[in-house]
Amino acid sequence: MNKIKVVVAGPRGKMGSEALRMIEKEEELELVACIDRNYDGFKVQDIEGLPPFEALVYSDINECFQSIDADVLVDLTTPEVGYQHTKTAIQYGIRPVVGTTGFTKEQLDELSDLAEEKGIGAVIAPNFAIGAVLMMQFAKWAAKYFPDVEIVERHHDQKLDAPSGTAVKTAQLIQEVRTSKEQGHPDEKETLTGARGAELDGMRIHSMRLPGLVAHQEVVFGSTGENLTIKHDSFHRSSFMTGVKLAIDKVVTLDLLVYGLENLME
Ligand SMILES: NC(=O)C1=CN([C@@H]2O[C@H](COP(=O)(O)OP(=O)(O)OC[C@H]3O[C@@H](n4cnc5c(N)ncnc54)[C@H](O)[C@@H]3O)[C@@H](O)[C@H]2O)C=CC1
Ligand SMILES: O=C(O)C1=N[C@H](C(=O)O)C[C@H](O)C1
Repeated sequence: MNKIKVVVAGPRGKMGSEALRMIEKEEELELVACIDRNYDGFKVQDIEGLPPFEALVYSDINECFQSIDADVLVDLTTPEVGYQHTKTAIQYGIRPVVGTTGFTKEQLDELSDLAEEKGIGAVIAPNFAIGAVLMMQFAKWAAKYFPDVEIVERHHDQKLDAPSGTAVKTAQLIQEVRTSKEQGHPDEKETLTGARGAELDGMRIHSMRLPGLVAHQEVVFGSTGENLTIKHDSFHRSSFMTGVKLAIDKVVTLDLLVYGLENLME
């Protein structure tokens, strides 16, 4: 069996370390290297708390891709670093699977164009939890009948980007089926800036950051005499690993960039 050779960027992070534990259990995957700001030249097994892989750690992504033979880069870092890594991977013909959130629309468009130009598969998924993907799809369906909607996302207080990638993706999916409209009273005024949350095409997005949380979202629809709430909770980062594995399996068969795990689920 030919194993899929994987590089993980961000191995010491909350998601990256979970991805290493997933790869350790999957027979069809082989960890060939990691990319980390520190520990250049170390073996993964020499970093405290990480699984016993012999694969080397590189601080320089170019050096990594020039030194090893890899099929897939799994990026779980920070918005700016993740964007640069994704671009570099496509240029080297290594297929990126990107969980990192916070990319702008312009960055996504640029990466998509680059993948198409090079004929390289790529997956960028703001949420790898199957339940979260279903929540977004259910919300898209509901929005056909309930155009008034607000999104409330709650995350741990170490998160860098707000709103979450999932909340933005949910709003974009709803936007595909909902006639654009401003919500709330036409004359409403915020007496405290930000009280009504962020705004995307008239939809409001509210972001909470608290210790103890992992990743949670409610999509709340309002209509005459009724409300519908679609809710998803990730209580542990293992919830994202089924999706990361699915994306790795699928990306090696793709020749363009796919944005959103729903496009890979039958
Ligand atoms: N798509 C999904 O299902 C999920 C996506 N995420 C996203 O994944 C990303 C990572 O999240 P967490 O693991 O919670 O964050 P974290 O802060 O625990 O980990 C980020 C890691 O990136 C590393 N890093 C920063 N700059 C680097 C560089 N230049 N080279 C290599 N590594 C570098 C840091 O050292 C850190 O270990 C975030 O953007 C988050 O929003 C998080 C959970 C689920
Ligand atoms: O930072 C996180 O933790 C998460 N980020 C992703 C997002 O921004 O949507 C996915 C999930 O919500 C966890």
